[in-house]
Amino acid sequence: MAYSEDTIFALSSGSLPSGVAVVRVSGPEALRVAAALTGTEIKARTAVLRTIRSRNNEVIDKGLVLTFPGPHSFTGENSVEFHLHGGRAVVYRLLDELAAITGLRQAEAGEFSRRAFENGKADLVEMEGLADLIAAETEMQRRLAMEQSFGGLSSIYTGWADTLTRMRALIEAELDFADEDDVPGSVSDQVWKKVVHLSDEMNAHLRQAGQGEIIRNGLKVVISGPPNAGKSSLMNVLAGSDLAIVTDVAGTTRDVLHVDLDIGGYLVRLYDTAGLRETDERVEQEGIKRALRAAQSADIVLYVEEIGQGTVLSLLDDTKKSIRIGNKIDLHQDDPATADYDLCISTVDGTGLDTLKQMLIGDLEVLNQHSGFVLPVRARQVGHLRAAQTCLVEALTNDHLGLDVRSEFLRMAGHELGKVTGRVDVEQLLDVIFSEFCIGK
Ligand SMILES: Nc1nc2c(c(=O)[nH]1)N(C=O)[C@@H](CNc1ccc(C(=O)N[C@@H](CCC(=O)O)C(=O)O)cc1)CN2
Ligand SMILES: Nc1nc2c(ncn2[C@@H]2O[C@H](COP(=O)(O)OP(=O)(O)OP(=O)(O)O)[C@@H](O)[C@H]2O)c(=O)[nH]1
Ligand SMILES: [Mg+2]
Repeated sequence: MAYSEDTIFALSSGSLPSGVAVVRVSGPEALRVAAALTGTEIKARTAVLRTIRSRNNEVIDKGLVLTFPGPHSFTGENSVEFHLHGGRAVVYRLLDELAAITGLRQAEAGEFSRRAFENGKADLVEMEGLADLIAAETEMQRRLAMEQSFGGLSSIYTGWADTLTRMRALIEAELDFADEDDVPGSVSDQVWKKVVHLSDEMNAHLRQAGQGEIIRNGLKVVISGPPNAGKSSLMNVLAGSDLAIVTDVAGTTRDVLHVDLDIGGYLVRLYDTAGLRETDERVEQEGIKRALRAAQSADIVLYVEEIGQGTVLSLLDDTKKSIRIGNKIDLHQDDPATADYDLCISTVDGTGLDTLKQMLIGDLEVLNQHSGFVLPVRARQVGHLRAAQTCLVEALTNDHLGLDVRSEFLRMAGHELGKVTGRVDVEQLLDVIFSEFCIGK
C-alpha cells in the first residue's frame, strides 16, 4: 500500500464536530505545504498561530500549525499538523485543499503508523500496543497496552534474542578452537546452563499468555442456574441498569443477554442465560441449549441458585472455573443451606455483591501484582514465542547431536523472536496488522 514518495494526509483526531481537530500531513511535500498554506516559514517543533489560506487566498481557518522535519517526527518523515476548529465544514475545506495539491493523497488506515514502523520508529510489538492503546476502554487494558507500546515487552524479546546470539558466538568459538588444547570444553556447559535458564523464563512468560488475552479481550462471565434463581436480577444489579426482564415466572429469560462491565478497571463481559430445567416447551429448550453453550465458552461461570431451593448443577459440566452462589439471602438468613455455597448474595439489598466482584477479578489482580503488565497478549506474538521456546527445548534435549546442529536450533529460536518484534520476515504481515488501525493513525 505505502508509496512513501507520496505525501499523505488525514484527520487524526476523533469524529466531528469537536473542539479542536488535528489534520496530519506526512511525506516529502509536508513542509512545503505548511509554508504554502500559511504563507510563512515555520520554526520546527514549535506551535505557532497562523491564518491558513487556500490557494486562491481565501481564509480557511486560524489555527495552530506544527512542523516536524524528518527524521524527528512520529512517522520519521517530514510532518505537519494543523490544529483547526473542529467544525465539519472547516475540516473538509482543508482536506479538499490538501487533496488538490500535486503529490498529496488521503492516508489509508494505519498508514502513518506503518511509515513510523518502516522508518524504525517503533517495532511491531510497540505498534500492536499502539493499536491496543487506542482501543483501550478500561484502565487495565490501557496499562497492558502501554507495556507493549512503550517498549517494555520489546526489550524483553530483544534481550532474549541478543542472549541467543551471544550463546551462538560462544559455541562458534568453541567449534573453531576445538582442536586446540587451550580452550576448555566447559564453555558449552555454561552456554547450556544459560539456555536452560532462558527456556524457563520463556515458559513462565508464556504461562501468563491466557491472562494477558483475558485482560485485553475481557473476562467472559456467564450466569447460569435454575429458573427463578435471580440470574437476570444479578445481571441487572451488576450492570446498574434494567437490561433483562425480571419476573417471578420461572423460565422468563430465553435469549442470551450480554453487557460489558468495568470492574476494578478490568473489562468483564457478562452474560445472562435461560434457567436450566427439563422442559417440553420448544422455545425454552432452545434457550437452555444456548445457555449451556454460553457456559461452555465462559472463563468463569456464576452458578446461581435460590438458597436451599434445589440444584441443577448436574446439568452443567463442571470442568471449568465456577463460583457457586446462593441468592436471596434476605429471605434465607438462618438457613443451614447457606453453607453449601461459595458465596451468598441478595440482589435486592446488595449483600455479597462487592465480594463477588472481588472474586471475579482476584486472579487478575494477583497476576498484576506479580508481573505488572509485562504479558504476551496476541496470538501472533504467542505463536512465535512458543515456536522459539520449542527450538530451545530441541537444542537442549538433543545433546547427542553435534554442537553445530544444536547451535542451529538456537539460531532458529532467535529467528522466531525476531518475528515477534518484526526484525525479520515481516513483509507479509504488515497489511494485516496496520489495516486494524483507524484512518489518521
Ligand atoms: N499533536 C500530537 N499529539 C500526539 C501525537 C501526535 O502525533 N501529535 N502522538 C502520535 O502518536 C502521540 C505522541 N507521539 C509522538 C511520538 C513521536 C514524536 C516525535 O516527534 N518524535 C521525534 C522526536 C522525539 C523527541 O523529541 O524526543 C523522533 O522520534 O525523532 C511525536 C509524537 C500522542 N500525542
Ligand atoms: N427476595 C429476593 N428476591 C429476589 C432476589 N433476586 C431476585 N429475586 C426475585 O426472584 C424472581 C426471579 O428473578 P429473575 O432475576 O427473573 O430470575 P432468573 O434466574 O433470571 O429466572 P429465569 O429467567 O426464569 O431463569 C423475581 O421475582 C425477582 O424479583 C433476591 O435477592 N431476593
Ligand atoms: Mg432470567
